[in-house]
Amino acid sequence: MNSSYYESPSMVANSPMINYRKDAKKGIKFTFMVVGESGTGKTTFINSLLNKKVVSHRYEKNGKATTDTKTLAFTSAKAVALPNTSILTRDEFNPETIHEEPGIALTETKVEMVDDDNMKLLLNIIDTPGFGDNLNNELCFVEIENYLKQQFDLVLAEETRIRRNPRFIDTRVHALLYFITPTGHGLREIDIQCMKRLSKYVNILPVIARADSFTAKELDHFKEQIRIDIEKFNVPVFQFDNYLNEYDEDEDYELIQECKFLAGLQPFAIISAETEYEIKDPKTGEVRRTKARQYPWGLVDISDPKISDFSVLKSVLLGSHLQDLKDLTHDFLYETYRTERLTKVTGSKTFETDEDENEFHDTVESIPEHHNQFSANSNTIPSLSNLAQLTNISALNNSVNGDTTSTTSSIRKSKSMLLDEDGEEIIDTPRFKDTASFTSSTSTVSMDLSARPPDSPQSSRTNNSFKRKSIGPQRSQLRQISETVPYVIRHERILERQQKLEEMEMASAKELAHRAALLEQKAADLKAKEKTLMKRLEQERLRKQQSISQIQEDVADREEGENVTKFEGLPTEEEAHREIAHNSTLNKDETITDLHSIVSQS
Ligand SMILES: Nc1nc2c(ncn2[C@@H]2O[C@H](COP(=O)(O)OP(=O)(O)OP(=O)(O)O)[C@@H](O)[C@H]2O)c(=O)[nH]1
Repeated sequence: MNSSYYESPSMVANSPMINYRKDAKKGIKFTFMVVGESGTGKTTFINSLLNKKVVSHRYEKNGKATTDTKTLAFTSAKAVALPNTSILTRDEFNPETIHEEPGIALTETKVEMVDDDNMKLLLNIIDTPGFGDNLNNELCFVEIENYLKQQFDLVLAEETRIRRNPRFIDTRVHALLYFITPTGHGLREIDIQCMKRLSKYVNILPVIARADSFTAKELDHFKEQIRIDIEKFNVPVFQFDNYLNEYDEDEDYELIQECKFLAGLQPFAIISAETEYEIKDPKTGEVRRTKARQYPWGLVDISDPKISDFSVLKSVLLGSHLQDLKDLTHDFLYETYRTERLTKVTGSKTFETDEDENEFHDTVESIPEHHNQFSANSNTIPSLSNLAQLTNISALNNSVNGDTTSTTSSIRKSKSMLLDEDGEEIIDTPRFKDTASFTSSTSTVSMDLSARPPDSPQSSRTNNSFKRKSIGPQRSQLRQISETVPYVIRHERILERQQKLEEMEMASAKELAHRAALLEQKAADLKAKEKTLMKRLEQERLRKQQSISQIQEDVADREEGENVTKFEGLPTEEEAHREIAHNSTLNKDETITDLHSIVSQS
């Protein structure tokens, strides 16, 4: 593993790369999602990353997590959460329901971190238990995709509202860590499908989980296989070296080296652990406490850059690239989504007169070639709706007015107009000096024209030039859009939800009907069984009765027969009496003779 950039774990910990924004008073909000099959080490990674037990393992019955985890959504193939089948309740073995598919849940854990400089980082972690556990994982893709889309829709609806909600909270996901199962054989279909589908809405960072399952050579080979698959199947993962041409070779030398190093390291191969051990440095003899995995043959230090990219990933995610991930989410992924969505909502033709359209196209055609870099560089080409064109023109105006940076750089130098609960900007001011603002002009155009502070020289310049070139004729249309879009989006969402509910209802009804039919069948079977039993009992009873009467008859017959024979051999009453009388009148001589004979014999 290449460790030239991150020479030692301590260097990583104190690296200048961990560069939280000093001007964020309320703390930096950052949302990331972990997706991967069960047992790939997502929970262990989260706990290692935050240095405390924030999430319990699924196999722990009474895990002592320090933070509450909220379930945002749960869906199963049957749409009916049966006892002990749901991914959330499946902790006891139940042979009757164990064959049911577990479905997928989306859970949210909020964690607050404070760095050495007292900077607050408000992390929102979305886990996806159940991913990959179903026979048909389409359900998982749809659920995650819908969630990501919904967060974009919420922002879009908020942006396009005339009166903004000062308490609005941006819940868009800025990064998705995709945990690749350590098979050693490159990406599988589920990995490719998932990453491709979700990359439209979130920055994807592929991660090789449980990297200690490989030898160094095997790991290199696995990484190479994954890179080949990413290229071959055109999987749009986050690119660390995408903007290298924007940097000054001399001035930004370190930054360029860092980006090149990270690009070469991807996909990150991580080892995670939750237990801390004391490890002695063999060279210096210094003892330090670190998270490690204890095996019978020794300790594996997860922050050792020679064997694990854990520290690098931590530093990228919570430090050096945190703002980039946020910017890219807003400026590129969200913008693309927004353009497509608005095109769908408003239709591609909103010009009132042909003159307006001609004027508009004249302006668009004059866009210099380098301006299209945005679409050329992107994986998803933004749709050229008139609204998108309007926004592009504003960026063009910036360049016309002296800003010679390319659109990509103006994207990176963007600033959001979204406000948080306290009226603060939701998207932090980027670390670059803000000159021309692609996004702010976009926001202004598509939404609320009065939202930009009137006294800002930057905004007035953009506004004026924009007005001069294109806004004038379309002002009423834009207002119409800003009035209509939130309602259309809300309406669409209601329809979507309604459809989903109807689908669930239908599935539930089907399932219930199926169960009712089964129960009815069982009841009918039982009744039939009861009937045959009763019949058999009756027959048995009859048979018994018959045999009893037969026996009785036999007994009676026998008794009768016996009586006849008895009486035949027996003397009559008179004879009996006579015999008794005879016996009682035995002669004395007879008795003596007898006694004599006995004595003579002896
Ligand atoms: N060898 C090795 N094992 C790991 C690593 N990370 C986690 N594990 C182990 O893998 C098992 C599963 O880890 P979890 O963190 O619960 O996996 P998960 O992806 O959250 O699983 P679900 O909650 O079921 O989705 C546990 O026994 C961990 O100790 C690693 O880097 N290397």
